[in-house]
Amino acid sequence: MVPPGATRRNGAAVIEFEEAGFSYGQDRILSGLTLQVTPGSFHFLTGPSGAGKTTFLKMCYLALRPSEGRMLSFGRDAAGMDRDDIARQRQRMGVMHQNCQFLDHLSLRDNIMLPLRVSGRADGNSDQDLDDLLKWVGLEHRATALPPELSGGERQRAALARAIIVAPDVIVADEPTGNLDWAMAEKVLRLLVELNRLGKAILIATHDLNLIRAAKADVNARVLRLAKGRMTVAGTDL
Ligand SMILES: Nc1ncnc2c1ncn2[C@@H]1O[C@H](COP(=O)(O)OP(=O)(O)OP(=O)(O)O)[C@@H](O)[C@H]1O
Repeated sequence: MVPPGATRRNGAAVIEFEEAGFSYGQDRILSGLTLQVTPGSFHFLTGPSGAGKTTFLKMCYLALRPSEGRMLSFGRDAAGMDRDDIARQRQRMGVMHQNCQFLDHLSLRDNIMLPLRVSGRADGNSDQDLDDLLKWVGLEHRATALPPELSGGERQRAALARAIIVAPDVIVADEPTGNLDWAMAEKVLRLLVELNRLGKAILIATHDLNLIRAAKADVNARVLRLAKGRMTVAGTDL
């Protein structure tokens, strides 16, 4: 146990929860969350609609802080962080939001580059890195397209590219294949599996049990289930 607000120096976890809970006002959504997301791990988060998956992911990427218990990000207690600390922590996280939003007046290329520019980390290699990244997600031919011109699958792959341009240690994805047909969902999953093989920790909220089954053929994924405010590890009978 680390004292409140402190840093766990030898902690290996990317994200850690200790008896954490969350309430919106009087409404307690989550409680008793204890979890370690270690480097290179692969977690799915499932559970019924309204169970608190998005709320939990928001705590993971420090958009929300626990109302009780503790959350540590790369060994640092979220409770002790100011805005600058959170911005620095976020540079180590790639986030795919449920409804990925882009700036519609900027090209796909500029949208994906934005997190690097905003964090002041764009340099002479960034254009080449972006070209490589666009190729990797299969969007090199769409680089100059505007976001409204993209298909759902293209948007999700663009969201993934934008999430990883900052070379994060962990990728947090909220329903990354939500509106995609199976072929496209599988494509996005393959990219996430590949990132995991490169050592990134992956945390995905999804309703799609087929996606979980498909991933389990390739990676040692742990499946967490949120229901009635509590988190459990799902059985193997998926
Ligand atoms: N900003 C908010 N203020 C108050 N209540 C909220 C807020 N955001 C979410 N909730 C409520 O918290 C509960 C959990 O919502 P959350 O979006 O985390 O669930 P979810 O498991 O991600 O759902 P879904 O699978 O439908 O996306 C729901 O009852 C929701 O109505």
